Amino acid sequence: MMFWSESCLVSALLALLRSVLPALLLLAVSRRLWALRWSAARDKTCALPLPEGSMGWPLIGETFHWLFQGSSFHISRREKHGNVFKTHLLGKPVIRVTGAENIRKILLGEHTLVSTQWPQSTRIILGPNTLVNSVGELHKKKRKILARVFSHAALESYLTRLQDVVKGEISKWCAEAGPVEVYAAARSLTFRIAVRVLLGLKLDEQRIAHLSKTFEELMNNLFSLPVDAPLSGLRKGKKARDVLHAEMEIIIKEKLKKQNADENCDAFDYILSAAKENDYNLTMQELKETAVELIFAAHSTTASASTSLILQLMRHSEVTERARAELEAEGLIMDAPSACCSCRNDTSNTCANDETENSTTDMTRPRFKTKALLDKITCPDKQARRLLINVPYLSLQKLSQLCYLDCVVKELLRFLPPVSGGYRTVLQTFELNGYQIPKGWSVMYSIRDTHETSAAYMSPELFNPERFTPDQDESKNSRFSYVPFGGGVRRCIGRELALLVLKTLSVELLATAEWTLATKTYPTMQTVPIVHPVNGLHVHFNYRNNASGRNRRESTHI
Ligand code: HEM
Repeated sequence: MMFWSESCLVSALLALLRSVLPALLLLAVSRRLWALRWSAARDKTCALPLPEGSMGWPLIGETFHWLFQGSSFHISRREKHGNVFKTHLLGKPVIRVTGAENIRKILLGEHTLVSTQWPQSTRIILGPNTLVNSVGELHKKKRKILARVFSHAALESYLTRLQDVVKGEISKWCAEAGPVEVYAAARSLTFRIAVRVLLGLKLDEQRIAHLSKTFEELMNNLFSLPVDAPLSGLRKGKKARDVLHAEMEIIIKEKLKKQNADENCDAFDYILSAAKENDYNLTMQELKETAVELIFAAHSTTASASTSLILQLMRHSEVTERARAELEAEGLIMDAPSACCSCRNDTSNTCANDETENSTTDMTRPRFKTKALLDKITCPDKQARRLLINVPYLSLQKLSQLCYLDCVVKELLRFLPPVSGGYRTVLQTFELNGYQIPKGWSVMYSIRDTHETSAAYMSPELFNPERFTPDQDESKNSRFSYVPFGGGVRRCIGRELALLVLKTLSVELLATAEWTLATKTYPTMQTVPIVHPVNGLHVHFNYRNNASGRNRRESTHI
């Protein structure tokens, strides 16, 4: 009986092997043929070999490994094959490049060796008139016009509005009874900044919510299969884009009617006046596409960095304390009596949505518009009440004096760069690190890996703002070892605005708020499509109580 069942098992296994073996053999042969197909695709006019690496499985390449392994996909391959390796992702042969010297050649080779390459769905949804989709002379011209939006004068003119939006959002976080999901809150903050500061719009909550939802729909479908069918990602993205364009058209028409040559208040004003000066006739389509492009480029990147900022400040209390000490030394933290702690948390009394009309750089101006509003505060100590709400307004000059904060923000963008790299198409075969990079292939330059592996940094795995102090700036001798904003002619045009947002948020948070992690452990970080904590990061915020050193949550527990 036993013998019979054993022989049954063996024959069943043999039968299984007989049926599976041909399939396995076929897979192995097809994988080998696929590898040979790509070896044969090398540029025969160049004697150099292709980089090391695997092209994965026929058609799908290593796409699934890449999607499921996240950042460890690149790390494991880099460790195995070196700083320049080949792979096959999303239907295209790709060469991934790490290291300051290697990425330098790519970033400086724009328009000659390589050309920027966004996925087809992104190009279709954003439109042909955007900066990211333009090349050569047109790109140069458009950059010149858009640069005006981020000039020193423009940034100075945005600062008061920007600070008001930041204050308003922080007061909502502090008023929240439970924990705040920081990544979602940061996305809301940066969307409001884009609408209020870049587009100059003062919208009611309902309209902001509608626009923000439509915009999220566009973002969610920006990287989808290029199939324009009902219910497809591309179709949904295009629909959201059309709704946003219709809204923008109304706003732009209003602006064009009112435009006063001497008055620049928002990005539209700066674009229109720069275009006029450069004899560039901007069409309505170009203006609409540019407005959506700016929100797209600013929104997720800055939200990612803002979330990482809160995470790092929370993890490194010594950095928080040092940054606070600098704010105190610069007169940006005003000590407030503890008696006012409760009324600070009462958002009905704060000007959470106070959109200051008469922009002013008066550093001592109270936070409330009118005396009537001020009188509504329930705090019995009128003098203390005035001190509490008297948070100073910032200026670019004041911010430039905050040297330690500058190091914190720089290190933040080195340690957790929001964008992990950029894609290019190779225009002509060139040499890199002893390998050929063949014409027609894609190249991805890596920001995160370059920061993590650069010899320029001592212990790059540590978060250490001091590595950027002016006398020991570790990146100063190796320009391309610090590239959170890319480099060359495609370098981030909104860099200065992004830094301004991060510094304003830092000052407001450090001066007015305290925070505690609402979960037992810190979340891990996800890198695709942009760096963010997997659970969004749950945090309790409270207003700071400078005099007693205790926050409201602690005092209510006593
Ligand atoms: C922390 C925030 C930000 C980060 C980390 C960031 C990062 C980057 C990077 C790495 C690139 C180059 C991509 C490539 O090489 O393909 C880029 C390009 C760009 N960024 Fe940013 N960015 C940020 C904020 C902003 C803001 C606030 C704006 C505008 C309001 C903006 C507008 C743009 C535009 C328009 C481009 C395309 C430039 C071109 O093609 O010439 N970015 N950004």
